[in-house]
Amino acid sequence: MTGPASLPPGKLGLPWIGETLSIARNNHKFYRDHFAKYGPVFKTRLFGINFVIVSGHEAFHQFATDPKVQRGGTDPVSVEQMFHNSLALIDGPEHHARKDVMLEAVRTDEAMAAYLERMQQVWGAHVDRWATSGTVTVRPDLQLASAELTGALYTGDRSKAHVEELNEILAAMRYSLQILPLPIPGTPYAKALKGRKRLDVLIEQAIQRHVDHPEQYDDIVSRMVAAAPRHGVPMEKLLGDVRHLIFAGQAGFFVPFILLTMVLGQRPELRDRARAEVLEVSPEGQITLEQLERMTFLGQLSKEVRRFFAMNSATFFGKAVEDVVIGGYQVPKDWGVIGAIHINMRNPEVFGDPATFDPDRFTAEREAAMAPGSYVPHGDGERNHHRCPGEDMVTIAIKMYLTLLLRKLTWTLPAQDLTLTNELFPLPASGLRVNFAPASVGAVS
Ligand code: HEM
Repeated sequence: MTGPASLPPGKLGLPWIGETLSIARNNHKFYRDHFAKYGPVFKTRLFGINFVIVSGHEAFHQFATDPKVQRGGTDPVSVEQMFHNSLALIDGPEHHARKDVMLEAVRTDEAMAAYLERMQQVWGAHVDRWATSGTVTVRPDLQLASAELTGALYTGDRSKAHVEELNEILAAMRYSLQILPLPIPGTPYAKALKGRKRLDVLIEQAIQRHVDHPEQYDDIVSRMVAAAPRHGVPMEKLLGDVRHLIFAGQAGFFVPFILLTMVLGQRPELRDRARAEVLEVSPEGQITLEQLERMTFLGQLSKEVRRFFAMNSATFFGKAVEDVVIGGYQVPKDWGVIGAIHINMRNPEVFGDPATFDPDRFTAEREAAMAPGSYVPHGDGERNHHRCPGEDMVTIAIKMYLTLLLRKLTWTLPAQDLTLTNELFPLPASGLRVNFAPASVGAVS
């Protein structure tokens, strides 16, 4: 006979502070080290709250789908302040209605088709410039390009000054999630908070422009403004959700773009396969959704980059609203619960040979055989629950970027420091310097 489940291994540490300093010092290392020491499910104490951190496909899937785990009340102050009034921090009917509004704007084929031309224009202009630039440090360019897309798809302001302001605010907000939230004037945290408030003003103005002149816009905000009344969502609730989309929609593009440019620079055989697909399906002209759909190898690359690299170490934080057993361990009522994304996808029991970058893990047959809770870069569960709404848009964006790049360019990586940084979304320390050259038609490396 088995007794009641016990608490998972791990240590709570000192009262209140627990292991807060350790996770603040290096978020990704914290998860990796704890996984190595305690296994896929462990306990800790962060910011005064006891947490159970779960990975392993069954446990992760349960975390994302069990109604005994709800959002709200366990997030760190920095997350509450940067994601103030975002649907990521709430649950229940209001969350689902607001999520339905969002999904109409970022997940239907009709919406995606409407955005493709602008995506191609923005990223294509940077790629065209690289063709004659010799060595380029791609990070600042791709960061700026993704901020430009924010102007094109959300605020409707594509001026240089607006795009540069957005770029700066979003960088400060990302950094604020890595540091202790001390709003002392002059500190990076205070700058980020000020930036978030300024971003709210810019978004309020943009929403008002969309409400006043709906005929002038065909973008994410116009779709949300149109959908909100149908789902019973008051207009003022859109602000936090548009902010979240803008925040995620910048790094959500430039981070996988940089990492794939690096990997394909290191692995010419993968680049040749990708280029062959691009030249067969979409050698020139406006890229269509139908073409992107047919690019299966690019799709595999887009999935493996999100598994292999640490983009998100964890989900937003949940809370057990009743006692619950997850992964065979007790989670007491009122403890926090976190889904540990990256270690889940680096667990050899979930993905064999996890430290090898292998896009063929994602052939249709192999992907269909994956158990729920295995591939979770965007979280798990129902689309109108907390699973990331940007999942398909990221696939489309990566395929679009690679198509633009592979149609025209080949590249090598000069000697540089490619160590991944300690950032929220780790990237090569050098910013990724790339020697670009025009690809001759039909050529492979
Ligand atoms: C590589 C790109 C991206 C990754 C890896 C990613 C990953 C994630 C993860 C792990 C979550 C949290 C899930 C949870 O708490 O259970 C999330 C939530 C979210 N993401 Fe993404 N994301 C990406 C890009 C995007 C993009 C491009 C957008 C916007 C178009 C977006 C919008 C959001 C929103 C609004 C949420 C909150 C959803 C909710 O709580 O209901 N993400 N994302």
